[in-house]
Amino acid sequence: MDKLLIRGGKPLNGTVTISGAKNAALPELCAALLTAEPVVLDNVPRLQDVQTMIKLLRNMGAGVEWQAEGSHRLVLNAGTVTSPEAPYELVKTMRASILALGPLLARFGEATVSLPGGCAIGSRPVDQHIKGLQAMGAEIRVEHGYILAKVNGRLKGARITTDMITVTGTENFLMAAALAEGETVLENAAQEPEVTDLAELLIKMGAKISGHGTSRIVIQGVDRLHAPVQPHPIVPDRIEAGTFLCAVAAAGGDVALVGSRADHLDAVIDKLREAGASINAINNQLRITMSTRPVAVGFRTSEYPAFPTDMQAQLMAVNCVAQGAAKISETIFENRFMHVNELVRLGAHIEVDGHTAVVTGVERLSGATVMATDLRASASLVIAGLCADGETVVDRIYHLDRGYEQMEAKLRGLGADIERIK
Ligand SMILES: CC(=O)N[C@H]1[C@@H](OP(=O)(O)OP(=O)(O)OC[C@H]2O[C@@H](n3ccc(=O)[nH]c3=O)[C@H](O)[C@@H]2O)O[C@H](CO)[C@@H](O)[C@@H]1O
Ligand SMILES: C=C(OP(=O)(O)O)C(=O)O
Repeated sequence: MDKLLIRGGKPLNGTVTISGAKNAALPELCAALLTAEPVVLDNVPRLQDVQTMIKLLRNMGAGVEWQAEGSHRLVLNAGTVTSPEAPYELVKTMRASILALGPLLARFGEATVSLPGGCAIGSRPVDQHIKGLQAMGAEIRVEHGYILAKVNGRLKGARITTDMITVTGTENFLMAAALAEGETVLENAAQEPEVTDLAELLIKMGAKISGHGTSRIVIQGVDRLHAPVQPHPIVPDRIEAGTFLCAVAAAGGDVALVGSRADHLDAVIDKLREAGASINAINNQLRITMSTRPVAVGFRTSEYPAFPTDMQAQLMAVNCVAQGAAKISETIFENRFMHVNELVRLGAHIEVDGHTAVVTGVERLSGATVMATDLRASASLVIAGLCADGETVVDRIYHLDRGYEQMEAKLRGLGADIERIK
């Protein structure tokens, strides 16, 4: 099993290129299921979850090929799909497989998708996905761990108000409604940039969507969708960009992030400025300089445009080495403090009470062997390792590889002493 070995204490300097967003790539690969024409996506991040989604689509009979070795252009052909199924073996490693449900139902009238099951950050049910698709006329049973869905004829437009804001739920409804009969109105819709990027891809494929980027999205269903005329570029990964910003805030240095969208990172940038970082945005580039020890900053996770839960662990790592103490509240997932015990092993002072953690910064962390428990927890341990004394070994980095493209190579390019070991 791969591990990362980090010798901490070096500031980060230079330029890093931000990849396309994992959380936009995954629904957009599924959107290719909505047409028999070949869909071309650009800026696709080459990371493990994307490879898993490719496997899942190929398993259904779709053709999916990178344009060339090492390329970020992916060509997807769902004209050859024969089996609208997502088996447990593939779904268990990636919850986002649930995103196949909406498009399969809409185009083929049936779908069999394994229930994703629980994961380290919480139970993560999919009841809202099921309820919304039932409102569109789907008959859905859950049996033997599988969602068995079918519809007589086409899905019908509906008004869907989810109990809570759900990102992949909104994405499933968008894709299903694009090919449904009549109008669908999504109230309480997610406003995340990845949802908006998916809506933009669907519009390029002939979908009629308005209101994306707000909490009320209206979709007029069409009979068929086609390939976008030009390859669709996937929006930059705001969480990867935020992770690099936090790494610099914790370790110090001066780094330019190329291919990032400052307007998608307002809440994170505000907090890092409060912590003492200087951050400027010019065109598609963000530059961060950090020349002092950070100041501890309190924050509360919430839906976009508020502070993202997917950045909670990384900003907690910054607080671990900050001056002062700060309170962190996690409101999205019930169990997203799995990194705390590992950060404590590196010398951090953190106390957790339910959904709240209080971090009191220490001057230095001290390197140790720690274990990654989930994707962003892994990123927080890497950040902590970068500013810890001595050697830190981060074990189980398959979690990190799920969602970051070449993280250690990118950090090495900025002067970090980090290597992958077996
Ligand atoms: C692939 C992808 O895009 N993943 C992101 C997506 O996950 P994901 O789409 O799974 O997260 P949701 O927005 O659906 O979850 C929000 C909350 O609603 C609950 N819920 C959701 C659906 C449902 O049917 N029932 C239910 O109870 C969840 O357990 C959670 O507590 O949004 C999360 C919140 O920004 C991010 O952390 C993930 O990185
Ligand atoms: C929780 C995350 O992803 P997923 O929903 O794919 O598990 C994440 O990207 O931080």
